[in-house]
Amino acid sequence: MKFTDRIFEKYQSTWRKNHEHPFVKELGAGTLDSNKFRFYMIQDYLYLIDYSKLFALGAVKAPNLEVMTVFANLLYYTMNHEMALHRKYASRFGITEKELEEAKPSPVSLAYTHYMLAVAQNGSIAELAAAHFACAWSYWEIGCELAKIPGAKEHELYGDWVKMYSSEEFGQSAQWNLDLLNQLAEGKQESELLRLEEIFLNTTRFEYMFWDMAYHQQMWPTDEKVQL
Ligand SMILES: Cc1ncc(C[n+]2csc(CCO)c2C)c(N)n1
Repeated sequence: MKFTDRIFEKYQSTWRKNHEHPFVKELGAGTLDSNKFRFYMIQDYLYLIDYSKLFALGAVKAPNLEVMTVFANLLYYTMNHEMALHRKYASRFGITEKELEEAKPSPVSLAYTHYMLAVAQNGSIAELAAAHFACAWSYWEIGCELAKIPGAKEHELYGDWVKMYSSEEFGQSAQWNLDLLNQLAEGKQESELLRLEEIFLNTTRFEYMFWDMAYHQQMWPTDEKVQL
């Protein structure tokens, strides 16, 4: 059995919670409050800056030139295409690139990116691939599910998001990550597989928390509420 089949079977109910989150549902229906989306875009931009470092570490830890090239491509793609979508949305909301970069991460963003980067820094290449998998695959599945909703791809505000995450290019990179994780998990001892499972489960939980954080526009509970 492929490692990814094993984890999907075991953690299906946690996995599906992401697809069912009201942020995702309302994004697909086109009814999401634009302030929630604006908050999400800013936090996601910061998330992608740290995420790009995970790809850079992937290139450093790659076992061969082929894997190294893919991580270098993912780094390029994320910084130049995925983040370009965020910059485009930011300009629609009247936020400059400087403001975007200077925004502060929410507690959930900070916890998620720091967790992923700690795994990427301290762990093996298999652990790094496991840390990236939930992110890539859940966005691809959600993008495809939302793209099937009539009018979702044409929505004035959310259409570009749906189109990008359901695109062929995104599918290819998600598939590549799935194949890489399965390849790296092959022949590993049970204790190592359990460690990869744990990373997958934690990042899946963090994906849910990220939607939830955006839906409730949640910053530090100790601070005054500020408009991001
Ligand atoms: C919280 C959060 N989770 C996942 C993604 C999606 N994503 C981030 S990097 C990458 C790989 C290729 O660029 C993908 C699919 C996101 N944007 N924000």
